[in-house]
Amino acid sequence: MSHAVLACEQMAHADRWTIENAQIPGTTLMENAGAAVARAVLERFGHARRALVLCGPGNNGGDGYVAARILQESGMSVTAYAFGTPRGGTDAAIARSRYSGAVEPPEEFEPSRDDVVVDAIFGAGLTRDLPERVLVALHKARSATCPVVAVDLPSGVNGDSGADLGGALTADVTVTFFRKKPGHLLFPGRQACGEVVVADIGVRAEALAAKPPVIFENVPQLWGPVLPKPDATWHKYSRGHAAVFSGGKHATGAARLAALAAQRTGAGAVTILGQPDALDIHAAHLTSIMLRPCAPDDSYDRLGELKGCRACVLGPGFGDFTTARRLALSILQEADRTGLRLVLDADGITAFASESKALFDVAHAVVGQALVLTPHEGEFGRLFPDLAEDRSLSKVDKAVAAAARANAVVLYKGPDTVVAAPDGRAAINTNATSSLATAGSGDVLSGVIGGLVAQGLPLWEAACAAAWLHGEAGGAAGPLAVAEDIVARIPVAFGLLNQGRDTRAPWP
Ligand SMILES: NC(=O)C1=CN([C@@H]2O[C@H](COP(=O)(O)OP(=O)(O)OC[C@H]3O[C@@H](n4cnc5c(N)ncnc54)[C@H](OP(=O)(O)O)[C@@H]3O)[C@@H](O)[C@H]2O)[C@@H](O)CC1
Ligand SMILES: [K+]
Repeated sequence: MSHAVLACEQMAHADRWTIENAQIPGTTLMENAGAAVARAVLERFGHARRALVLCGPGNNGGDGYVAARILQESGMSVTAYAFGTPRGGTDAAIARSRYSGAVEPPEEFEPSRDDVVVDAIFGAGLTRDLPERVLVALHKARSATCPVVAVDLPSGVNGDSGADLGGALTADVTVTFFRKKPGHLLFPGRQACGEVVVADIGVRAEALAAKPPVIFENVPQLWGPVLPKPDATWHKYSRGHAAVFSGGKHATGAARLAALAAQRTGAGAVTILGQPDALDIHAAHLTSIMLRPCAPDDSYDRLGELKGCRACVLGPGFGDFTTARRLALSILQEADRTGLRLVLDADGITAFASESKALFDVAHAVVGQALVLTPHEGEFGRLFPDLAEDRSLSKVDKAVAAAARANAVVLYKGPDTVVAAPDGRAAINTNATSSLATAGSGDVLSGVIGGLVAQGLPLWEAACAAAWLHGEAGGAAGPLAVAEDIVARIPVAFGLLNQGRDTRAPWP
């Protein structure tokens, strides 16, 4: 699966497996890697005055020496700069020996804006902060404002976490091999990488068979096959019924956005539950969404009266933490009997800030899973303070640990939203734009999840699909979008799925 994302250790395993089992020498893989880098340079920056290739002591540097040789053979003026010497007998040493052009010490590196810099100092093997002479060279390249092509990763970016250990260049293009790594998709790494080109260097996909990848880029292939297929025999309740709990009369907008988003996502019926004075406000705004009055202490009973209801959204604008806790716990305690699934967002999450164990305990008591949590960074820290503070964990690690702890699908929001399942699967979303950074955007997202869960999607797939649809809808709504515009563009996002009909589920 080309959308699988490999940890650096898995990538190293795939390299080794290919070398040992497919009898492809490491030098061949490195030749292919260096050739892919040279191709990227020539295609984009072949007009540059010089190619200045910064080569580290490991295999990343080896790729650099191969690229330097091929660029020179193609007629470019090339200088390599050696940041350390490859150990004798290594593939990198062989690559170094095959390059016959100039190799200078780092101090000689003086780029100008007409040059192209190839950053091949460190890749997957980066283990510690960058040495001073590397920082100096990267600073010179940044000051020269010349184009940069990074080999595997910009040096200084951690391939597993995307963390910048300090000083990494922002590349125009990053050429990586076989599959992307988390560091290409998680911020700040994603920003440092620029365009990411994934080159086939001969590493065999069978290398992954023994231990299939569990991290993915969030693409429609992951969940398209489980989207509902339109059926002429549908009626509104068989399409799925979603419920949204409203906040008080001065905080109704969030629930309305979630409800409208659930409806636009395809739920056949959507009901807002709330106190009568809040419903009066909703009634003035809504037409096709049903309204059901309830008091705080009978809200769970009223929910149970909704025909065919499979999903409810609790939290957007809700305000009342005590009722939120009682409702969430009741829904989960009865989930096996009712089949009801809970999307807990915003105030619904904050309500459990100092009582998360009660939530996690009832979620674990459910046979299967009934809970989706949608925290942004601050909310994540309220439910999982130890994970939030652990600097040794990547965003993917944190989301996966949180999902296991809570027995919930955790959609950890941000520009690089991660959707994790308790079984260890994680998808990194990559289509979010700044349009989504607007009030009410999160309410829309929780409604989209609720709408998909109401239609019977498994929770992880529903949350992944929702993150993608939300991203596309936001992009379609443009840079000055408000939350209502994002709701209105959800059908546009579904339309994009139809364009890839071969691999994605059909949609009307
Ligand atoms: N067959 C394959 O595997 C293929 C791999 N490929 C390529 O290999 C790359 C991974 O290669 P790699 O494992 O050699 O790691 P790499 O990033 O070159 O760094 C290791 C060297 O740097 C050193 N070092 C690290 N951090 C440092 C620091 N902060 N400051 C100073 N030194 C530091 C470290 O020293 P040590 O820690 O051992 O003392 C070691 O000498 C991968 O990104 C891809 O480009 C492709 O060719 C395809 C085939
Ligand atoms: K690099």
